Amino acid sequence: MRNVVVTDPPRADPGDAETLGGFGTATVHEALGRVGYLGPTFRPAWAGARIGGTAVTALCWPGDNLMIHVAVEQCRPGDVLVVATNSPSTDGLFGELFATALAQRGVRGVVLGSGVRDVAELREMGFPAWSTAVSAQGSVKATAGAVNVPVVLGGQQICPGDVVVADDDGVMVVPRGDVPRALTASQARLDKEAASREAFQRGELGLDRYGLRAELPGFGIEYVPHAQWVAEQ
Ligand SMILES: O=C([O-])CC(=O)C(=O)O
Ligand SMILES: [Mg+2]
Repeated sequence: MRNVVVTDPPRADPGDAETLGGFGTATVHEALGRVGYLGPTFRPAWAGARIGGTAVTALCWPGDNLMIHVAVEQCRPGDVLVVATNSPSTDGLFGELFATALAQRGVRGVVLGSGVRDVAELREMGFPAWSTAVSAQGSVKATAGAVNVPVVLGGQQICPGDVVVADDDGVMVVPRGDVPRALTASQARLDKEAASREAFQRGELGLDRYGLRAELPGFGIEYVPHAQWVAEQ
């Protein structure tokens, strides 16, 4: 691994990132073709946060948050700090002091493939954080790593400047080049869902709305009256 700090990478537009954040992870993930989701192990430290921002990445050694300190300086308004470790770790690399420093720089949140701590304080200050663990386990600042290199979290590659969308459903990444398509496809999906919501409120069934009823025979699904079902047992 090269110990490098890449400065000022090109970023997606922070306004576009905010718009995607507003759409939410499920919508954007579906709209792009069910890609980019980091999986269900990435959970929010507190419920209710919803963000979209541009990635600044930090690659740390397990139990060592030196490179988070280095990464903070590279963050600017509209960013989301994304922290990976180069082998699995649940240690609480990040807490309210880091959050204070990032909030001061206009950073919208943090995503860690390891642990956070100070959860009560993070909730109280309203700083959004997603991680694969909550752990009081402390860290050292002893080993060099990298900032703003591509990292992999939850099987997804996240490059600096990509858009990270996160909410109560988890975290997803939108590659920078896919942002225009994500915006258009997500809005189209929301419009479609709004029409479906209205139909379901009127009592229409998904079976009819989505043309599924006509397909049921093809699945070999039979409708059997209860009395017949009982008699056949
Ligand atoms: O300082 C640390 O190692 C992590 C932490 O608890 C904080 O940021 O408040
Ligand atoms: Mg702390």
